[in-house]
Amino acid sequence: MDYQAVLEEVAAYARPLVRRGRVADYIPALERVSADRFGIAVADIHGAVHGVGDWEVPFSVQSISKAFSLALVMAQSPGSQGEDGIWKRVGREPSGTPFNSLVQLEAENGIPRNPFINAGALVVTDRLQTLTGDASTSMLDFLREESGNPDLAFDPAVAESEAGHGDRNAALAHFMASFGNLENPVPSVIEHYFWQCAIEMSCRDLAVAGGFLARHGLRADGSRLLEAREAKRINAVMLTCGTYDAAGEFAYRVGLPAKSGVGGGIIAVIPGRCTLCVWSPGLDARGNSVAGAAALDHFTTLTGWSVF
Ligand SMILES: NC(=O)CC[C@H](N)C(=O)O
Repeated sequence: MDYQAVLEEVAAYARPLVRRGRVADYIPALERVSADRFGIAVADIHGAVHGVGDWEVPFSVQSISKAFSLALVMAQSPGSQGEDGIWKRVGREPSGTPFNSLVQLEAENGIPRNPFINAGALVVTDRLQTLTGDASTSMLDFLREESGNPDLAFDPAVAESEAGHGDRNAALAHFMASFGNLENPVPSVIEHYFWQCAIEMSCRDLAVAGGFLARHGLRADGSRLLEAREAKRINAVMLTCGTYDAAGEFAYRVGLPAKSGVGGGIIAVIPGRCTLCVWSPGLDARGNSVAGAAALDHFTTLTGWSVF
């Protein structure tokens, strides 16, 4: 496979769509990013990386961090008991509602539908906080190691901007706490959640760091992070829930496990082969990158490499 040639063709297809979406503005610091950006990278399971466009430009990972926090919690809770532990507190069904919706939580007794909507990620972050004592720094350390980029960092301006406009996430966290579904104080859970979302990474960094999902749980150094069945399960939840209330449409178009973020990034996994990351900040109404989704759609069409 000539990855470089495929990526060039994908970029030529998707680039005209960059201005179709809207850059997220509900977190003011995200609005400063130019809508014209487009990058895509692919990292194969042996560590070779290819990219085109703005693939080495760092951006705010936002909800892509939710895939990594789930992986870290599962890695630190080995065996079925550990899995049962987190899965007692968060479901694994698509929500069919926006990523920051409150409506299901009351009817479902403070148990979020899945780990990839904000409520679910707050529960996972709470668990990671208990397990590690520092949910945001432990994630940053892990991402530095897996990406091989020791310079990865938080963007404090984004974290502060989120905290300053974080009433919705605070409401979700307080509501779940009222059902006894948080172990740590709400202010600490939401703070660590905001800092996780405010990590800056490039398409290259994210494609490489997400390699363990394509390697059935093996880390970049060959050691085991997750059992193969745990990696399978994270990929399955990414497929059904990773792009929020557009997950059905995304599976229909792209046919890959994926996790998006409102910074405009999307990671996608082809198990046994490679991990992709695409970035373009213009979002559709559901919070997914317009050009990014089109690029992944075209990639699987050109290569025939979907999971279906
Ligand atoms: N979908 C997203 O990327 C949302 C993440 C964002 N930090 C929020 O909490 O709203």
